[in-house]
Amino acid sequence: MDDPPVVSPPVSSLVVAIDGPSGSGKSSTSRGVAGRLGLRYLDTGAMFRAITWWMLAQGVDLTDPEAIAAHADEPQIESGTDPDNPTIRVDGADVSVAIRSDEVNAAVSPVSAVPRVRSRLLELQRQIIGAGGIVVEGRDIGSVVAPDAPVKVYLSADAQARAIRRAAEAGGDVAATQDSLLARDRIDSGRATAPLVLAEGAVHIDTTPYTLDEVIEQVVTLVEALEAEA
Ligand SMILES: Nc1ncnc2c1ncn2[C@@H]1O[C@H](COP(=O)(O)OP(=O)(O)O)[C@@H](O)[C@H]1O
Ligand SMILES: Nc1ccn([C@H]2C[C@H](O)[C@@H](COP(=O)(O)OP(=O)(O)O)O2)c(=O)n1
Repeated sequence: MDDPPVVSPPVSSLVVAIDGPSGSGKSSTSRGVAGRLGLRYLDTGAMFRAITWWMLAQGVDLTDPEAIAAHADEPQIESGTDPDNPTIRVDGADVSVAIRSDEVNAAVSPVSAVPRVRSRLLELQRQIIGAGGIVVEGRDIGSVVAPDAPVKVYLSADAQARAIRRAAEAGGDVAATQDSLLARDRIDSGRATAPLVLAEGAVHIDTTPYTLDEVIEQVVTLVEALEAEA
């Protein structure tokens, strides 16, 4: 008798796009949603931080967009997509701690505004997204990277709440943290290429009054509603 055909479990092609400003809860919500739904997870902010870290280490003049563009293709950037253990490597080195420094915080938005940096990382991001099965977070996921994503979420929170969350996580003064994230917000929302916007079709969740678990639940409910429709 012939062996029964091997049936592979269905691989979800779902893409969940999560955008929002710094400290709105993108990373923690995205990891939680990916874990609950068995999806992969991509932190695109970590990719921009990684390229910025490399440019700082190489002594590239970050006041000169042409110098940034000229070096944008050089570092090799690898993102691990396990939501329980997301990783980020530059030229083989683990930079997951180094990319969260004050120096990178201060330099990442100007570097991210350079179109050549964005087009380089866009290509990598689309390769990783591939056939889907992933929660992707950043600033331009629903608008540029994955505009056809069936679930798009825009997270926000009051600036003070965001600063309190960030200072509690990383240590440091709440007022200085708020100044730093508002400075980044201005550049990320004001740049010409792929600014942070509420993407067409995105559901806006103001996370200020909700716990992290409540926000994860709201996003999982959106995904389940979509699957029930299908
Ligand atoms: N809804 C929430 N309520 C309270 N704290 C939250 C909430 N969402 C996230 N946090 C916490 O706020 C901090 C910043 O969240 P994070 O997910 O890193 O934001 P982002 O990726 O948007 O910068 C983390 O310490 C996280 O645990
Ligand atoms: N898709 C993305 C993701 C991040 N960026 C840029 C702009 C952000 O200020 C930096 C860092 O992003 P990251 O998500 O790590 O920032 P936070 O953790 O929210 O503070 O990268 C971007 O331009 N486009």
